[in-house]
Amino acid sequence: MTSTAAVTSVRDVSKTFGARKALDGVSLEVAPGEMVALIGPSGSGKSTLLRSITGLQSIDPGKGAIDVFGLNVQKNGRLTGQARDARRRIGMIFQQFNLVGRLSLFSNVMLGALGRLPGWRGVLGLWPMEDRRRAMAALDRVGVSDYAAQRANTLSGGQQQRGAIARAIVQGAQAILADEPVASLDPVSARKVMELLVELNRRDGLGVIVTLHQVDYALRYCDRVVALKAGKVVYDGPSTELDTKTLIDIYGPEFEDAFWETKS
Ligand SMILES: Nc1ncnc2c1ncn2[C@@H]1O[C@H](COP(=O)(O)OP(=O)(O)OP(=O)(O)O)[C@@H](O)[C@H]1O
Repeated sequence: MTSTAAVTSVRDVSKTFGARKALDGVSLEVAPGEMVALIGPSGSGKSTLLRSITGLQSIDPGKGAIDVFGLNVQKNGRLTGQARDARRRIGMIFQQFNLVGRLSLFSNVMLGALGRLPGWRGVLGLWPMEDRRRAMAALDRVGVSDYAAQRANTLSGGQQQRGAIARAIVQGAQAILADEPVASLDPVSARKVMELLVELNRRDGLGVIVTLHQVDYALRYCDRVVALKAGKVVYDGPSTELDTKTLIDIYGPEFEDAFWETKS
């Protein structure tokens, strides 16, 4: 069942690496069913923010806090005991797909079910029939069921990324956090991956937060855009209102370089 709590509530979060503030007082609330693009120049803190939300990295001590579906993930610079439960509800998608290369695509997708199984069953590959069916249905849905038996590292980037989305479906994720999911793909595969994320958002009601280098993709696929610059939120609003002046504020006068295909 889809949760009614916010996908994430990020409150006054900072993250410092040495002398550099990767996040500087960031606050962000994402409601269930929203599809949000996270944009900003290289080094602006997009990945750091996603990693903090998923609890892959701790935030600075202090008053900053992060909740995911009502579970407190980070508080006073520490991951809480609820971080693992929160992470189970989130499907993570990465630029480099993060599939296990020597395993078949099917086995990779089954790994999404691991959180629900006793450890030994997963280790032995004794997947329950119901989970096997779900995995095949998920592969079919993302259009790569013909490749189920093929080793992941022999598949194209687009096929691997679709497999990663199928894994999130099998996991039963209530939200997808995708970090540059199309940065390593050709435009045709990239569009297909973005369309799948939109479908999961619209049809299944999953919250989606996706970091994108391509502003045109953010405008085309996401209703809401959040822009980071030097670790601060400099725009948070409808993609339709992201005008040239704001884009110049975010990216500088070379802002058109942030468009991948054509400026729409
Ligand atoms: N583990 C780390 N150790 C030291 N510095 C880091 C670490 N992770 C990130 N940073 C720094 O924090 C800042 C923000 O990095 P981050 O990867 O979040 O940016 P980004 O917006 O995702 O960039 P890109 O679009 O290039 O992926 C950068 O200056 C980066 O060098």
